[in-house]
Amino acid sequence: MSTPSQAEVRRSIAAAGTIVVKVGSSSLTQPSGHLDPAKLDALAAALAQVRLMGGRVVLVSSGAIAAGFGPLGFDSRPADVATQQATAAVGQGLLMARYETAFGRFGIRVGQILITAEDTIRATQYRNVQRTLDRLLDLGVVPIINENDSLASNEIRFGDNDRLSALIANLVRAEALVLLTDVDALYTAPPSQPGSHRVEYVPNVIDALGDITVSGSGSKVGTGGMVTKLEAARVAAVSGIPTVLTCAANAGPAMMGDPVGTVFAPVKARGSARRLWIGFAAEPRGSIMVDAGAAKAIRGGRASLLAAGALEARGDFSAGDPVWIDDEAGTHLARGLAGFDSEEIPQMLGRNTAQLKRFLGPEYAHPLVHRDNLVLV
Ligand SMILES: Nc1ncnc2c1ncn2[C@@H]1O[C@H](COP(=O)(O)OP(=O)(O)O)[C@@H](O)[C@H]1O
Ligand SMILES: N[C@@H](CCC(=O)OP(=O)(O)O)C(=O)O
Repeated sequence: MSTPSQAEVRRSIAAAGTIVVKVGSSSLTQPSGHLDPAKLDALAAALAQVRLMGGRVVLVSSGAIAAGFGPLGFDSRPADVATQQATAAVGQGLLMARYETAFGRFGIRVGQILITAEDTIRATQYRNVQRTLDRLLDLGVVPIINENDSLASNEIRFGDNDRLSALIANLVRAEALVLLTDVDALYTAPPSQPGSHRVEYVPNVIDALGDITVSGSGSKVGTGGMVTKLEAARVAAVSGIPTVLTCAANAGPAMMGDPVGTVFAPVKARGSARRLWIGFAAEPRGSIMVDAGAAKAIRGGRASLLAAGALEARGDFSAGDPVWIDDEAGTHLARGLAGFDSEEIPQMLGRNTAQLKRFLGPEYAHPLVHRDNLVLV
């Protein structure tokens, strides 16, 4: 795929039929950290424009914790996970009520979807999310997605919504991803640093970012900062989706292809959405170390990991959990979904399929990680 020009990428964003827009907490809040209804109304008005012109719009919105801490009597965003989860439970309802009113002014319905990383890497859950989103879009609804903060387990939550939005863009086969934050663009260094300047165009987000310094959130309410936004742009790019990153006030111009913010070109044709989830959605729970022969087969692509080539399972995981597949030196070769619980694997190591069947039973005569559930890293 040849690298498109900046103008071409911006034109493709303007022409997108399905668009995923992610807005961060920092763009929906006042300096105190509390939700700012005027900012939320302005965003809804910009998205309504696109929707009313026939665009299919998915909004990934943070802000549940920001909306909840004021009403609960806290001065600032709570720091501990349990209070954050409780605050999100209060704030999510308030946030949706605001969105319902804001979009209602344009006669547009919204629908809430709360997602945990854990349930979306499972094939059935993943398909359910996809089917529901497709149907909502067919019905002309603007789905509003957030991480299910109140239920997400600490070890495997996204925390920020940047990466989640890129995965959703892939899931709904979006033609553009718009990341709205509290800075107008990606800068060569955190914007507070003297001398940093705006990056207009990133033709290849995978290898062209060596000279850019990014840091975490600069606000009281945001979480991931530029690090997770670049990761989101990378996930979108390898899914064949262009990204524009800018401030919420620029939402309208960004979606119309105007030269605002930073635009990232897609770097690959669209890949399988589910494999992308396996690759990016969740932190692996453990690892399976493989011998040189298995490492070679896996590196070659399209091979399942068989017990015969596995040397050791590390960590505590269940069948269906994401795991690393490592070579003997500990280098990560791939990510995959384990076919067995970690405690079942030791008795299977080094055994071929016939031995597994004879000694352990037919239910063990299967790959440790099936190739459909495996993504090279
Ligand atoms: N190179 C960079 N260019 C632009 N912003 C950066 C850079 N590095 C770090 N940042 C910080 O990232 C912040 C946006 O991330 P964050 O606060 O998590 O926002 P959000 O709530 O929208 O996710 C900016 O306010 C800025 O301080
Ligand atoms: N799901 C959380 C998002 C946390 C957060 O701050 O995310 P972001 O602003 O996207 O970095 C919420 O709704 O509060």
